[in-house]
Amino acid sequence: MNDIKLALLGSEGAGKSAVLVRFLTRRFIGEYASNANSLYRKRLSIDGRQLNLEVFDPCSQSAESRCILEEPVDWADGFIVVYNISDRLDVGVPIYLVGNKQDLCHARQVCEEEGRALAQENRCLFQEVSAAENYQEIASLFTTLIRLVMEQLKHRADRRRYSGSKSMAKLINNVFGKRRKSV
Ligand SMILES: Nc1nc2c(ncn2[C@@H]2O[C@H](COP(=O)(O)OP(=O)(O)OP(=O)(O)O)[C@@H](O)[C@H]2O)c(=O)[nH]1
Repeated sequence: MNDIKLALLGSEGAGKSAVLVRFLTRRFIGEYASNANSLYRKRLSIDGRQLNLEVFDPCSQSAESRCILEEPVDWADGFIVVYNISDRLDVGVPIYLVGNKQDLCHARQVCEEEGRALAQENRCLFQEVSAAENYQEIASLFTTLIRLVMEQLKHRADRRRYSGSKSMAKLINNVFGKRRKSV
């Protein structure tokens, strides 16, 4: 029996649990009361092979989901990245592909162009570095990523404020009624 471990990734409310629950139960359950990370287990047979499947479903609201970057990335054999097609910012999360150990030229198996092409294909930023030998490139990649993330966070905050003020206007209209033009 093979053990297969998968992890879901994606921003808050993208529908990670909905996709997984649809797979596990064939049903769509609109709201999940869960506020913790979940590990689901299922036995299945694929291509005549019996498998023990484990799927890690992080909950964005729980503080423990922060471990997503520490544990599931090592733990999982495969990932499913879910984004919400009605949220453009969901596909704009900046990702840096970093080719490290550039100093090991004699042992190189992946050429720089290959890394760059992979990054381009997946809309990632790309940089080759040597943590052993160079500070500047690493510092500037962090700074670039942090600037992009700050821009994104600002967009999100602006959008929330805007939709918040729209709902406040709606609420005021509902309570006091729209003024009719006098005829
Ligand atoms: N219309 C529509 N709504 C969906 C779909 N999938 C999920 N939702 C809704 O999107 C919301 C978030 O879904 P979840 O599955 O809880 O999303 P999540 O990514 O697990 O959320 P977090 O755990 O908070 O990160 C819920 O209100 C779902 O009902 C879908 O395919 N279509």
